[in-house]
Amino acid sequence: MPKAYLSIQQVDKTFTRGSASTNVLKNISLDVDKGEYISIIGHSGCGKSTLLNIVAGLTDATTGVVFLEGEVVDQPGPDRAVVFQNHSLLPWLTVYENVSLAVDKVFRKTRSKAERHEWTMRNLELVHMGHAKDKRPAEISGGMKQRVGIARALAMEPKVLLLDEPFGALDALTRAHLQDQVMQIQQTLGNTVLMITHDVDEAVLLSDRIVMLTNGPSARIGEILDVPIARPRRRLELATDPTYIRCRTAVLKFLYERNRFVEAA
Ligand SMILES: Nc1ncnc2c1ncn2[C@@H]1O[C@H](COP(=O)(O)OP(=O)(O)OP(=O)(O)O)[C@@H](O)[C@H]1O
Repeated sequence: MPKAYLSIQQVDKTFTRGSASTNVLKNISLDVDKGEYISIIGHSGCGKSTLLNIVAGLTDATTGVVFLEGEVVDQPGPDRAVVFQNHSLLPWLTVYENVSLAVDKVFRKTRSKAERHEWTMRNLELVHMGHAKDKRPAEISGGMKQRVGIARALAMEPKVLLLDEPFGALDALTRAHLQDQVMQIQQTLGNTVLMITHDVDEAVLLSDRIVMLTNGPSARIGEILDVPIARPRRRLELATDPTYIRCRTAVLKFLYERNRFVEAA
């Protein structure tokens, strides 16, 4: 029985199509504590989403196993909520309904209708979207859609929040604003988070540890960097913080010196 809250153990993933097979992930092992914020960074195509999907139970590992609180992960479940880069809201439902659908699914048997309503609203308020509850996804901005996606994920009270480049499609200001919100929420609720990002500053700002993947094929964990910066973190103060600068430089060196991106021919 693994001691860690989330334990990824010797995961390999090979995709096979016809007679061709590609080994994407090689011997990935990672233990995550409850309440930890982990970022996974690596060049495009190295296998970050594949790893997240294995933890989500959306993709099977070829070998190896993932445990969450001692239970083997072998299918998707509400204990692992995923937020994707491209807002995956249902366009025909309102903002409220997009969240309440998930709340009803998870809590129908354990909470009354009034409690579920209150919980849906509480999570919308958490991301400052209560005012837009009756709007449909087409009527709100990209940043607002991401906030609803995050509210929906949080409302399921997952054991682990899986974020696949959640801010990737947003402009820089919206992105900064949403990063601050997620940081604040995570500090209040103590969520365990696994987040994929391409953004070095985002990884350092948000994470307790940064997991750096080597280039594929057969990507492995090249390095794990601790980010020993006290919370709450304020982005303006961090710009001149020596620990922040050291961490940022370490990730940049990994990505641009030791594991340069080579475009496949
Ligand atoms: N279902 C699949 N079938 C076959 N190959 C796949 C499948 N899913 C992913 N791959 C391949 O696995 C490799 C890793 O893909 P993945 O999406 O995990 O990378 P990534 O690091 O998340 O990329 P990006 O940063 O560009 O989103 C790629 O070469 C991709 O083509």
